Parts: sequence; structure tokens; C-alpha cells
Amino acid sequence: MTPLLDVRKLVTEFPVGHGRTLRAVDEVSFQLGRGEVLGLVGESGSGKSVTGFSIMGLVDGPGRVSSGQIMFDGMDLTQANPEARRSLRGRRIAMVFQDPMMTLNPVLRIGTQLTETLHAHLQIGHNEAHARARDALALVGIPSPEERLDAYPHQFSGGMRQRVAIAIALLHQPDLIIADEPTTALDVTIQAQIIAEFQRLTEERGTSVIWITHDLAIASGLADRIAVMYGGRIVEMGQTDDVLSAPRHPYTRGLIRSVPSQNSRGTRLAQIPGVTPNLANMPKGCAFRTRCARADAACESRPGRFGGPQAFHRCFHPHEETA
Ligand SMILES: Nc1ncnc2c1ncn2[C@@H]1O[C@H](COP(=O)(O)OP(=O)(O)OP(=O)(O)O)[C@@H](O)[C@H]1O
Repeated sequence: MTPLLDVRKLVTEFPVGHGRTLRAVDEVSFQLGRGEVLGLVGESGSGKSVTGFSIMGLVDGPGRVSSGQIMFDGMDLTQANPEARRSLRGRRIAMVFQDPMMTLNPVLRIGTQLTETLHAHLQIGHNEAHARARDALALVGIPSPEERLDAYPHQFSGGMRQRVAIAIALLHQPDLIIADEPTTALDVTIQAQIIAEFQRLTEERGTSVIWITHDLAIASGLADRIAVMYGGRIVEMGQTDDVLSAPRHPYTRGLIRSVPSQNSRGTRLAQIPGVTPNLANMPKGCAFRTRCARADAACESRPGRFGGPQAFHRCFHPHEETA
């Protein structure tokens, strides 16, 4: 079966002056099946959000997708006109941001925002839109949804605002939701509740999800597969259990070792030495080689993809043993 999403050698660049560009996304390829949840993980600045924005068609100019294909249900989004892309956004592909105020308008009542989103793609009457908006709030666990339709975003807590943003993303039952660190700003108990609700709702509807996070623990709890980004590239991808139990790329291994676990209590957590490279000035070859204990002269060439489209790593000296 063809995947819902097939990203092929996607490159997204931003000009940085003097005719030079920064490659935030550097030949990223991956596939996502229907109903599949992909965890896109990596440190800050590794290109996760820009990958999401590229798929949404929301890269800020003068940044642009400069090459590659984004096949969504058989259609190449990089070739689609702005009108076609707008019509897909919200209806078939939705995004939830870290800050719910990226979705919500501070001066409009919540009910108005929900019904406007409904009217954008559906020809329905006022009463039906109102009923659907109320049901959407109830679905994401907002108490007294009928009354809350009249409230403004500032009258909600951060967690409740994020629930509303999720309700808006779910309104048109999209095929794909890109969730960009939607719970990072919330405290952990609220975080866990919202993740569980989001999981339940997307599972019920068979929605495909790309969950972007720097937190490997969150990704491992909800993703079927994990893609690890470093320096704008996916350096490893595979089934969540496989990646966690037997990471092949030294960077993935470093990430796993830096996550606190029950076994690591009382011991000092491992850190990945060095700093993330500047994307505007990347080392030649493997981007991780300047921080990698296994690097040698071979790593001055760019590693290809070892493995198939579903599970692969990009390393000349991968780990063979379990973590
Ligand atoms: N609008 C922009 N203009 C210029 N550079 C940008 C823009 N947006 C992102 N970048 C650059 O692209 C790179 C990747 O950023 P991105 O936000 O995708 O990283 P990330 O992995 O999502 O990290 P974070 O979790 O911090 O958002 C960064 O170096 C960033 O500075």
C-alpha cells in the first residue's frame, strides 16, 4: 500500500547573507503509513520544526523548500499551487504548535474560532456549527463546553488552551496531524493527560501523526517509529523498540544515555560531548563526526543510507550491540 506521506530528499534552506544559505533540512527522506505515529526527535536546532513547516507549506520566506518531493496521498505538495495547499491545511493536514496562541486568536471567543474553522471548509448552518464546536470541546475534555464557547483564550489555563488547539486540529478529522512539541510548555501531569487524550483521539480515527519532540521519553511512549534528526538530517530511523534497544547511530546512543531512567538514579547521566554544529557552517561528511568517539577518516565523506525505507541509519561505524 502506498504510504500516506512519502518525503523524498527534502531540502529546506534559509539565506544567511553573502549569497550563502543554511540548510535546516538536508535531504530528509521518510515515509509515514496511515494511522502510523512517527516520533521526530533531536536536539534544539536539528531541523525538526522546519521539517514540519515544510510539509505544511508554512516555511517563512525568504526560506524555501529548494528541492525534493513531499508526496501526500499521491500528490506532490512541493508542486501544488498555494490555493491547493491552503485547502489541504486544516482539512487534511493540521498542525499543533508548542504555543497554542499560534493557533488561537486572543481577541475572538473560542466558539467563534471553532465555528470559523468549520465554515472554512464546510457549508453548514449556524446551529450545526455551534453544536459541532461544543462537541469538539467536550471531546478534548473541556468541562462545561457549552459555556466555555463564550470564553476568550486568556480565560483558559495553558493546558486548556492547548486542548482547544488540539480540538481545532481534530475538527475536520485530518489524515495527518503534525504535533510540534505541543506539551513541552506544560507541567508533567497535564502533559501526560493531554498526550493520553491526543493518543486516544487519533488512534480512534486512524490519524497519522508526526510528533516532534526533543524528549526521547515522550517519543518512545507514543510513537510506532522514531526518526532521529541531527544537523538537518535523519541519522537513524526504525521501530521504536528497535531504536531504543539497539540504537545503531552513535548520536542516538548518546541521546538514549542522556535520558534519566530508574536504573540511572544516583548516577551521573552521560552527556554527548561538544556542541551541536552551526547549520550555516557544517563539517564536511558526517555532521556528527566532530563529537563522535568512533569517527575516523571515512566519516569525512557523507554517509549514505544503510537499510531500507522503514529502518535505516547513516553511519560508517554503527553500533552492533544492544544499548
Ligand atoms: N525563519 C527562519 N529563518 C532563518 N533560520 C531559521 C528559520 N526557522 C528556522 N531556522 C533555522 O533552522 C534551523 C532548524 O530549526 P528548527 O526550528 O527546525 O529546529 P528544531 O529541531 O525544531 O529545534 P527547536 O526544538 O529548538 O525548535 C535552526 O538553525 C534555525 O535557526
